[in-house]
Amino acid sequence: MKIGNVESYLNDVIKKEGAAYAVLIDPDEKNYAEIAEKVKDYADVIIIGGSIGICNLDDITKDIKEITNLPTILFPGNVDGITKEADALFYMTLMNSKNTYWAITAPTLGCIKIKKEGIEPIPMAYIGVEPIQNTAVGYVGEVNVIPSAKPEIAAMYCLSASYFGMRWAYLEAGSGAKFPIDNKAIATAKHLADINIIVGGGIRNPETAFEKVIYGADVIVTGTLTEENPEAVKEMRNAIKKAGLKKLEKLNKL
Ligand SMILES: CC(C)=CCC/C(C)=C/CC/C(C)=C/CC/C(C)=C/COP(=O)(O)OP(=O)(O)O
Ligand SMILES: O=P(O)(O)OC[C@@H](O)CO
Ligand SMILES: [Mg+2]
Repeated sequence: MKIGNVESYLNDVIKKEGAAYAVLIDPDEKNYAEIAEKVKDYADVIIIGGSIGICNLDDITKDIKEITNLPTILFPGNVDGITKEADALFYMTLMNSKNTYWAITAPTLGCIKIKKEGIEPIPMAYIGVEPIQNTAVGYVGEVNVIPSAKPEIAAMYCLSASYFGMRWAYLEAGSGAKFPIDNKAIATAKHLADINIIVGGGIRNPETAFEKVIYGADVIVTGTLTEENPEAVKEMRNAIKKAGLKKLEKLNKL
């Protein structure tokens, strides 16, 4: 499947700056407009989605696009998480769900609408790692949790996803997770698989974001932090871009 505009844009950001910063906005958040306004100069892309309930997704996505003027990617928690107002959508399989609904049925039920509305699908493997079991997505998605002490299992899912032809893998600790994805899981995945790695869940300060990029994350996602303190976005961006450049310098020396 051809690479579309939003995916190319993300690839360019990663190529030039070493890493991209995605801010997750839950459409169920009452202050979504305020978050969008505060993050618009610092995020590279806005992702829109939630595990539970979706209200007015069309209008909210339209508003977020108008306020930020940034590319928007839907992050659907189910088949109702699709709107033509968005530029793109993570066409995702929750690879390690115990329920085939989340692994393949939900994306399949959504595929015709995505095509008809002309939304750009970005093929993505969604992989749930400890402590996702304590978060909404772990519960809703019936995740067969990968222990954080077994980073090689997360990396194997990334390699498997790349063999399936997917171009993106999202290592997810869960929104509001007590701790983020283990550095070793990121490094092992990056070493093993030719795939872009998105890391999210429990990233709450610039030091953590910096470290995740150095270990191999191509995209860092924050949701809870930017909901609670949207001003933090500036420092987060600085850390992500600083780590990105450091990573590029290291690669150029090899
Ligand atoms: C591609 C299509 C049409 C559907 C895919 C549907 C799949 C596979 C869903 C996976 C399971 C799932 C529930 C994912 C939700 C991911 C998401 C948007 C998480 C955002 O965080 P929340 O869990 O809403 O966080 P809060 O609890 O903080 O609100
Ligand atoms: O809310 P946080 O913990 O930043 O997690 C963001 C994202 O990974 C959730 O899908
Ligand atoms: Mg939510």
